[in-house]
Amino acid sequence: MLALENVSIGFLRYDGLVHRCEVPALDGIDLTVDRGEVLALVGASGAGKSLLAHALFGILPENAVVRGDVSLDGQPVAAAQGGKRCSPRMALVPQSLSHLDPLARCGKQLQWAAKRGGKAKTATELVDTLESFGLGAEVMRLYPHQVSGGMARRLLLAIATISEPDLIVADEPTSGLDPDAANTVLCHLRRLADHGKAVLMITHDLVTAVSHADRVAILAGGRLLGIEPANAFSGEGRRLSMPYARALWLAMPDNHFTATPLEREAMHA
Ligand SMILES: Nc1ncnc2c1ncn2[C@@H]1O[C@H](COP(=O)(O)OP(=O)(O)OP(=O)(O)O)[C@@H](O)[C@H]1O
Repeated sequence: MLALENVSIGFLRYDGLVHRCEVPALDGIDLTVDRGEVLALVGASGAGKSLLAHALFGILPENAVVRGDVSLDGQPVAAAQGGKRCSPRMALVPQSLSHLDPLARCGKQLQWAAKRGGKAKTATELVDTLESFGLGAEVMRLYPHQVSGGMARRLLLAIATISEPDLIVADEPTSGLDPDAANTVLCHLRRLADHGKAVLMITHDLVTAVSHADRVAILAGGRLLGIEPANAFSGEGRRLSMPYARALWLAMPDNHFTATPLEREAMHA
């Protein structure tokens, strides 16, 4: 459904009074996310995960330069190529809670999101959506500053998914959630994929990625190192094709930090 071909992102910076240079941030990313799958994009902080998500929705800063092709079912994604309008077929769950409007009640923001996506909802349907993310009906009347960080994150998920988009890009969707709430959110994203949606889940947490995704794409230093099937992250990781992926897997606390020096080297390469 979603296809990225040779996508690169750089930032223009002044390196003198007049002259500007481009500082590369992401380079040559090729990626597809298919209908019915959760693709996890995993990488350390600063790897470029959010940049990629923001590029798809055309919300990078003015000084960003995006190259390459982004398409949804073969049609170019205009927002990624500098167009103004974002397709209602795709929705972003942003990492930052500041994307909520501080002056509008949570229920209003949910209602607007449904309308923007062309799916007007009744009050009961809005409440049902909140409840599917473990939020009570009372949240409808609250302002964002009156809900906890974890509740705000679930509200962002409800806002992104209420109009039933075909592609959901969820940037660190479990950040700040307790294990039960995180599991509710991840199961919800999994269910959406199982019902034919495509989900690009961005996370720095390999365990989260492995437990709910079909494939895991690994981003490091602005490059996509490769994509592994999620079920290859098991045991000693012998089915993983990339040494970096194996090292990452063996370095997980539950795997007793068993990465060998060679594998540790691969992680830092
Ligand atoms: N406006 C900007 N100008 C210049 N460089 C930027 C800008 N925004 C981001 N970057 C650089 O792009 C890189 C990737 O940032 P990004 O926010 O995508 O990381 P991330 O992988 O999402 O990290 P995290 O998990 O911490 O959110 C960072 O090294 C950052 O310095």
